[in-house]
Amino acid sequence: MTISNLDLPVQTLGFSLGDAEQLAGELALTVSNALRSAIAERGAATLVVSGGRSPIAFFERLAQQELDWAKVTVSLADERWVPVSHPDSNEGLLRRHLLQGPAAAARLVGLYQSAASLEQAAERADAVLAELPPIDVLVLGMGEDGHTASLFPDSPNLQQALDPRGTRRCLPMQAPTVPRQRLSMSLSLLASARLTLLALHGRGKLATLNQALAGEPYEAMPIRAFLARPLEIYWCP
Ligand SMILES: O=C(O)[C@H](O)[C@@H](O)[C@H](O)[C@H](O)COP(=O)(O)O
Repeated sequence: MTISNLDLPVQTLGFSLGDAEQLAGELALTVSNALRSAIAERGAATLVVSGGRSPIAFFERLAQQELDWAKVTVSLADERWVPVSHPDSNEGLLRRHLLQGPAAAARLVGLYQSAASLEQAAERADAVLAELPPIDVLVLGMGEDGHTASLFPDSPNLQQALDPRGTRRCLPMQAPTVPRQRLSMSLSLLASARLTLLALHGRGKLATLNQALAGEPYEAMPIRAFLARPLEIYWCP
């Protein structure tokens, strides 16, 4: 069950799953259990997820879980600065694959804002996120360059976004691939989550994780900022 050949920090749990279907199922169970506990303890739950290509199966499995979805708020760790109707929109992905059936009763707090510039959109998203309730569960992904959310190595604003005491909730970021213009939650907001899970598919990402564990500067591989905190990693080949 544990990920072999990886020297994980003590505060990190690593689970190795057989394939993408199993990973999606396990992740959906862990997330729904945590949301259910939050609802039982505090009357409501907040989930923040990542976009990209790999979370589709997880979203679909999570949508099938028995939950009081009307008490769940869902938001995004990051967004591509494209309208929600664009095929690259993370909010569009969420709407198509998670907020379906009973899960459509969840409240969605999206990051996309139409504005004159990316900077202005990020300021507007920052104001919207001021109303986001405390995050119960955060699900991150990671790119093979060590980015997570849209915290990309070499992006302008990265240092500000990685400041653990920073007060900005959302910042404009630049990705090396299209769509380049991104909005990302900052480390200070993401790291406030009660439970953080990292979902990784493929041997390439395991190699990236190893490299991240072996080095220091957060700016070179922003995922490192999360490896230094309590984290559960779900991996499949
Ligand atoms: O909008 C995005 O692209 C994401 O939120 C991003 O941070 C993603 O999690 C990683 O790039 C991994 O993406 P995959 O899981 O699709 O490889």
